[in-house]
Amino acid sequence: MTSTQLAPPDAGTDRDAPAVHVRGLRKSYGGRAVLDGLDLEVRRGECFALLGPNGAGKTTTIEVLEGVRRRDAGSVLVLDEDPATAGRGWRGRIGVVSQGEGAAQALTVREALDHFAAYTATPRPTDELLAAVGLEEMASTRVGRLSGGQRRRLAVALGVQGNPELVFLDEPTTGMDPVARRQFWQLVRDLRAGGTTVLLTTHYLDEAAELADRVGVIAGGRLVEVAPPAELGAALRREATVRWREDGGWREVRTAAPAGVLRDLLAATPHDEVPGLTVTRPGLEDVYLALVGATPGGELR
Ligand SMILES: Nc1ncnc2c1ncn2[C@@H]1O[C@H](COP(=O)(O)OP(=O)(O)OP(=O)(O)O)[C@@H](O)[C@H]1O
Repeated sequence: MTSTQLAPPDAGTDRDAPAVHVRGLRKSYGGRAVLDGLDLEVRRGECFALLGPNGAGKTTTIEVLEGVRRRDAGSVLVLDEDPATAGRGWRGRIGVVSQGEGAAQALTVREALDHFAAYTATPRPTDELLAAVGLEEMASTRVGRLSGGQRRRLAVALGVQGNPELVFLDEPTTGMDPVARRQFWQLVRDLRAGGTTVLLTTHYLDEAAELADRVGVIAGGRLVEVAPPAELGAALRREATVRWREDGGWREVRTAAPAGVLRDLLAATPHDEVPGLTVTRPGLEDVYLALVGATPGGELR
């Protein structure tokens, strides 16, 4: 995939208003609340990543924002319109890459792109799209014969075909190999550099850290924290763990001031040698697990 600069999206109606504005979003399935008063704001031009465990409600949220799922309560504005009532003009301003399998299995990749271009007001040229998602060599292959990761790439190409102002990417890199993931990341960076707002869901914390300006974590039906990836869980991150061996076992101290602990430790140790000494701070994964209430072993607290 090349890092083709993508055409800037059309100017929106109000450039200062957030691209997505959600207050008090509620959604239940069969009496069970999945979204329980979710607030969310995505700024124009940013890449926002929604994180959360399986079943947290990420897809439900995205589908409500896309206007394909009804909400029970709450206010939702996407590009200044309510997706529940917005018309075709609005639909043309958003791009959707969902988790589902695409149609058009019997068409070749190029035919599929040409076919859907006919429904798009100002489609990006098919060759440009093929290059952007690294599918040039598969252009003549039938969609039904693509691998799972290649299908995801095609889905991404279709999602950005109409130069959307805002693109929704629901677990876009699931099933992609590491090379394809990195190509996809470049595509997202290009989109963002061209002014497109990106809202993506992912289970890959490295992906969120790599791409997102801000990350939001859904748990218990709400957004429990929103921050740039490096600042997520700031309070949790302040605490370091100092660990060393002593008397045949491991000792561990959690502290916001590891330098002081080290000074005391070294002062009490002959020859300045502390066996097995490490100082670690929680990474994004530790913070995420703490926020969603799970232990590193996987079980919920
Ligand atoms: N159409 C539906 N009918 C009934 N329950 C549903 C429906 N769609 C989703 N759910 C349930 O709602 C909850 C949230 O699902 P959702 O797909 O929004 O979560 P998610 O965060 O996207 O999960 P994942 O990470 O596994 O994709 C799950 O428990 C799911 O089983």
